[in-house]
Amino acid sequence: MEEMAERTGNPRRLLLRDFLSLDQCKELEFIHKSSSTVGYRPNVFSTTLSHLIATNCPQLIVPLVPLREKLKDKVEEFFGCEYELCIEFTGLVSWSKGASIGWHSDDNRPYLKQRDYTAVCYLNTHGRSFSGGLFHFQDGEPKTVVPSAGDLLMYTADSRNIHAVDEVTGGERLTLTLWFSRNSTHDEDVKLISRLSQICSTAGSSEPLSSLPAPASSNMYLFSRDQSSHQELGINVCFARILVLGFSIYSSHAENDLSEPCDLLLKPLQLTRGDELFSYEFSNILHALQVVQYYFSKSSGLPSPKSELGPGKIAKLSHPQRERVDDLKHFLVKDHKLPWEIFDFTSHEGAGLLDFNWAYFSAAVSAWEDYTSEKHKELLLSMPQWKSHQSMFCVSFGGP
Ligand SMILES: O=C(O)CCC(=O)C(=O)O
Ligand SMILES: [Fe+2]
Repeated sequence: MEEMAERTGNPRRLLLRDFLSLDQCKELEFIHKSSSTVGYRPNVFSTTLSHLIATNCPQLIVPLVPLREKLKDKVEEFFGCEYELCIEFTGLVSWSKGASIGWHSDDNRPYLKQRDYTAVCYLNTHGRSFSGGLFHFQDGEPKTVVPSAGDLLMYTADSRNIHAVDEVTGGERLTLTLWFSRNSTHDEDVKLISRLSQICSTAGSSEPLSSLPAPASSNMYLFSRDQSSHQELGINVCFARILVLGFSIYSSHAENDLSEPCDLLLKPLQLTRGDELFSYEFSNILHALQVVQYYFSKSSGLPSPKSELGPGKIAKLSHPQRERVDDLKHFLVKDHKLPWEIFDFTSHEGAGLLDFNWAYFSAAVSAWEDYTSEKHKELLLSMPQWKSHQSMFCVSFGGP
């Protein structure tokens, strides 16, 4: 642990090693890579809690709740806050090749003045998952922070902490970023709980799997190399992530014309790999992406499938089916190199990730369902307490 308090006056920053475990980092990576949208700055992708709610995945907030709580406690303790802070914003943020930010403080806009403290948790490691992307403070120690999975950097959001981040030159740099405020009118929990109450009261509480992911509007997933360039050259980032992991998509939908190929991603579809078609029907691209990301996040930790893959689970693509797969890919990805340019992990994470086994994948479909319904149950059990406290916190369900 390194403490970087000023000799006199209030502390201004702290770098804490191994604040999160690698398993926690992996779980957050799964959530981000299966839910992210195109962010506000070029080559940045983000997953906010309100977006998880809006895409009918409120259960994915559950793993974040204890981590937010632990972070807030740490920030309050280190900065010696006399009263409780509120969390103004929580986001999973990833930066791809080309993303960077120049010298700034985090409260440097009139509408950001409520931000008092920043916490950045690094979820992956420089040199392993990405290159570039070093963090620098303009003055004081530490001068440079080399992101390493599990480390936490916290600092006051004011001009005592002017900082910048070098351009990412490859891979995908991932963080969990929170801002804290002393001003409780900026508490994100209040807004989130109000939206959660709306969807949790309309959903049948005994039917956890009514919570299949529902993609947001297509433009939120549309990435283009240069944001001013022609929209048609943009790609859907959910589809791009599926492609770089070695899959493609088969849609049996009746529409023969591909004038709105993006709409096909909102309908039931199947996954293909090479010339093989997986029989399971996913309800839409976001559902397929979640299972794919779940499989890769668990790559070695999935329980061994109980039996060999049953008959009929995998079929060879017929010639016309193959053509449909290729046509869809063609229509959705005009710029063929782009998915690999933005989500180029193979040069960093290594090709080992691409070892693939359908029996394990098939087991991942049900493991994902179990994970989803377990988190969903936790959410529903927590809601009454969250509502009455207007705050999201760890509710213990232990017996008396
Ligand atoms: O990701 C980081 O290391 C810091 C990013 C940053 O400065 C910001 O989002 O304001
Ligand atoms: Fe910043």
